[in-house]
Amino acid sequence: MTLTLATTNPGEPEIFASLQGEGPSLGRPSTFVRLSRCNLACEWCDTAYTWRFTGDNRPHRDDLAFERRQNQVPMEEAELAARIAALVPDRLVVTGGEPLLQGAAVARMLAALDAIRPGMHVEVETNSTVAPHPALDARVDQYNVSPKLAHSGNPAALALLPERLAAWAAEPRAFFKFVVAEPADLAEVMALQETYAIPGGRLFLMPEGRSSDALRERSRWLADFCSQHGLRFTDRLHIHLWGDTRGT
Ligand SMILES: C[S@@+](CC[C@H](N)C(=O)[O-])C[C@H]1O[C@@H](n2cnc3c(N)ncnc32)[C@H](O)[C@@H]1O
Ligand SMILES: Nc1nc2[nH]cc(C(=O)O)c2c(=O)[nH]1
Ligand code: SF4
Ligand SMILES: [Mg+2]
Repeated sequence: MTLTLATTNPGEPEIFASLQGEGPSLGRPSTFVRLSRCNLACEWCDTAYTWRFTGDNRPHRDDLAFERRQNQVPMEEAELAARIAALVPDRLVVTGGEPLLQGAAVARMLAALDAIRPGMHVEVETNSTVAPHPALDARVDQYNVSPKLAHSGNPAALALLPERLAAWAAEPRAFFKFVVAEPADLAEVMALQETYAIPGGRLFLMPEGRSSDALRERSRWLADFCSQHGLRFTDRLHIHLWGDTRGT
């Protein structure tokens, strides 16, 4: 059985050791696996190459099949487990795209991983809209859940699913991580926190930005808001260190 991974370069699966750059585990050495495809389409998505397979207008190369081949790599679950086990970090971050779209296959991969390297800490980055497959849920230590506000450009009917948000709010392993671009976005976050009774200790605000300058600019007012409202702030360490680069 196979998983579909994103690519750093055509044909090269996006599996890499780095530091967790966001959220409660910021700074921890972690192995990242980036899966392909997403069910949302955020305007500012920094990994749109995982789901937007058009937009390359080079002559003779603008067909969808070509773009899919360039941007996706199938990989056997056992092979992916072996590659993760061979890297140093004892933590795994499964991301995408939307990794919960391939939940059953990720669960089988984690079972294979446990057989060769037991006890790795497993984090999943998710957009909140997909319920975790039960076999995957049984193996996950932490969910980093990033529901999408209006400024993402996704219709609320697709991005903010009440049943899912209530389930994540009740899940002690789930940390919310809202991307904020403008001060006006904060009212939306506060309304969601109140509606779903999200504990402040499990709610992070993160500036939108794909450059250090953009992050720094937004951090100035966002950090103040966090300290005034008892919410947690997270930067995007990897952007400061390596910029908006695949495989970091
Ligand atoms: C690329 S997403 C993959 C996981 C999942 N699809 C999600 O949205 O949570 C990983 C994280 O990056 C965040 N992200 C993506 N583009 C961003 C940007 N331009 N600025 C800040 N955060 C961004 C997402 O909100 C999410 O927390
Ligand atoms: N270093 C680093 N930390 C991250 N935390 C979440 C990421 C993601 O894209 O899901 C990410 C990423 O892409 N790189
Ligand atoms: S949900 Fe995540 S992967 Fe999907 S478009 Fe939004 S930020 Fe990108
Ligand atoms: Mg990222």
